[in-house]
Amino acid sequence: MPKALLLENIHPLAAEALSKDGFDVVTMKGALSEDELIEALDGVDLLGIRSKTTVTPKVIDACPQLTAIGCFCIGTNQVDLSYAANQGIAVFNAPYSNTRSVVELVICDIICLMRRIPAHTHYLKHGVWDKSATGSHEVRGKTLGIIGYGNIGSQLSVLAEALGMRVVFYDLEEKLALGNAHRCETLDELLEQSDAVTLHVDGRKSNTGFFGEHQFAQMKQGAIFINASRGFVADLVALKKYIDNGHIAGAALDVYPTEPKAKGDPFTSELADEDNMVLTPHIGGSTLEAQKNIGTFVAQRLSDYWFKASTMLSVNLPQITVGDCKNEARVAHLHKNLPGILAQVNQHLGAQDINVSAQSLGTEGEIGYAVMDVSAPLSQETIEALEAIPGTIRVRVMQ
Ligand SMILES: NC(=O)c1ccc[n+]([C@@H]2O[C@H](COP(=O)([O-])OP(=O)(O)OC[C@H]3O[C@@H](n4cnc5c(N)ncnc54)[C@H](O)[C@@H]3O)[C@@H](O)[C@H]2O)c1
Ligand SMILES: O=C(O)CC[C@@H](O)C(=O)O
Repeated sequence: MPKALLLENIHPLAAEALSKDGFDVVTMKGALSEDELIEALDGVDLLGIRSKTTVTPKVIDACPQLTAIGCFCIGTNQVDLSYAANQGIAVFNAPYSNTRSVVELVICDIICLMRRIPAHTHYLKHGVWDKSATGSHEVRGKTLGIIGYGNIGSQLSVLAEALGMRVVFYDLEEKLALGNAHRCETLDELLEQSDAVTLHVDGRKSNTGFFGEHQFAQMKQGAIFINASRGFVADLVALKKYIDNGHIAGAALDVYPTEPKAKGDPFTSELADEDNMVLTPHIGGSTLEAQKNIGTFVAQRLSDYWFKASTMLSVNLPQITVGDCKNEARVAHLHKNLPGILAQVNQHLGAQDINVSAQSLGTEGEIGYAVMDVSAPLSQETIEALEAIPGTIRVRVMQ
């Protein structure tokens, strides 16, 4: 029986679905360290994680049986995607399932900070009644600067405009401006005019320290700052400096440079004492609706890959969408993207008088992936011959 290990309190629907598909499923509430993960992965075929578990080359090298990884979230920066692909491991995520939940949290953050709710709550809890409007604003008519206009940023754009905000955005890529949103050509152009700045870039390594001293200094006097992307993207020492000197009127953080691995683990922040500050524990995607949708979506991707070799929505392998096998067996051949490999695969099959009734090939960068339905089960000898083709990364046969 194939084994699946699900970490980080992944929604139970995922375990239920994989168990129903015939997997022996082990679940754990928290994330694991590199050594703990290596130990836990002994004999495991599928791994499910969220954002706290890091899958390094050392983990991958120690677990040759590992076939696929499901990131039950959007971000996949916690996995060495290229290394995984070159070791024959498919990685999947849920690109859309929690985006709305993040957007609603950020809308909440914007209004909270514009009305100084954290400060008022803090003072009232300590017996200070303050009805003054000082520093409090309607969001209507204010300018929201969205950095990273992807699935989350663009949805936020629509909801913010529905509240009467003016939206500007900055993205590295060409993006369709939704509604009346205006694309800024430079980040400084966005920072100079935004009353609220919100980060929704992805977790690529080059975004480490992306928003620091210069960017905070470029923000409008009295503007607010929100980061719901990845903690390592923003410099919190610089943020504290510009809150304490009055340049920034408040901030909301949902992500942090280092985060606890499990519920109840200790957490401290240099910003905890700031009065107009919203601190949330990486809950942008933590709604029952989002977690349910993620659980079923990613579990299905893992099952489809295991049983059908489908790489639909894989984040690190060429995407080949296939249905049920319509012949005796299905062969999935993952290889270096070199000329002549597919011909050699077909030659070996032909030499065994095995007919190929359907074949799909996809390539992406240095990786090639072929899926074919064949007229007879493959002998161990034939499988070994396919594995011996120079450039082969992994051969899987479903028969
Ligand atoms: N706080 C949470 O709980 C939570 C939940 C979901 C996602 N996230 C994080 O939010 C990120 C964004 O999610 P998404 O679904 O919108 O991803 P996405 O890939 O759809 O969008 C990211 C956008 O950022 C742009 N970008 C990347 N680096 C940039 C840079 N330096 N300058 C300008 N633009 C840049 C990309 O071109 C892309 O358009 C995820 O990668 C994840 O790390 C956090
Ligand atoms: O659920 C998580 O741990 C990560 C949530 C979020 O950062 C994501 O990448 O979707």
